[in-house]
Amino acid sequence: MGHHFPGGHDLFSDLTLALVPKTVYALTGPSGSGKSTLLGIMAGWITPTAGAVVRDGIQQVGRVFQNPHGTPGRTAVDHVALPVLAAGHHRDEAHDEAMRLLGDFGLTSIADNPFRSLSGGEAQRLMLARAIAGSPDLLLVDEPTAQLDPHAAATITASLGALSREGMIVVVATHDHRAREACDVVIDLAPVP
Ligand SMILES: Nc1ncnc2c1ncn2[C@@H]1O[C@H](COP(=O)(O)OP(=O)(O)OP(=O)(O)O)[C@@H](O)[C@H]1O
Repeated sequence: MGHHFPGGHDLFSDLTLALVPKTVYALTGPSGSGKSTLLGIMAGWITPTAGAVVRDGIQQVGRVFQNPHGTPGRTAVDHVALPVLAAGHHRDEAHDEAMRLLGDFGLTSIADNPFRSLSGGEAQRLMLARAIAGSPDLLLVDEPTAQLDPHAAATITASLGALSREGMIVVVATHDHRAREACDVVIDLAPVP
């Protein structure tokens, strides 16, 4: 599989990957090497210019972007409850599940606060909790530890590991060497010198 944007050079070519459940993949490479593009290809939003992607047993893809996006006036817990409601659960169940996920990410105390009042790191963790609330088979995460202090970053990395052990495929684009070391497999897009 390979990809280039119109008029651009090959971001990658002859890339062959088989992603399997219960594994956390780190996607590394310098800025501009194509990490976000490859996440987009894995999500099915970008069609590679060469080769193909075969998705086997993937019903739901979760994607967490570098910059958190939420609804300013809506509470943190509502952001996480929404995908649970959308999956057909009752309102009370959705709320309980959302509170459980917020707890996993150390966000219980800000559950009822509006999105606009959250710190960058809180908002980033909220985006992870929201993505997981949709029960994805494949979770694609862009720079999850970029805005976090070392303790919070270690918590996120451990959470991603726990999710993968439950059966999820997790792919994390990261520059953080500690996050990279905690992953099972490294996919490096750095050009060979
Ligand atoms: N839609 C697009 N059209 C044209 N070029 C694009 C498009 N999206 C990305 N690019 C270019 O493709 C290259 C790879 O971008 P990408 O965002 O995938 O890199 P990255 O490794 O994620 O970078 P960073 O670490 O800075 O986030 C860049 O040179 C970028 O400018």
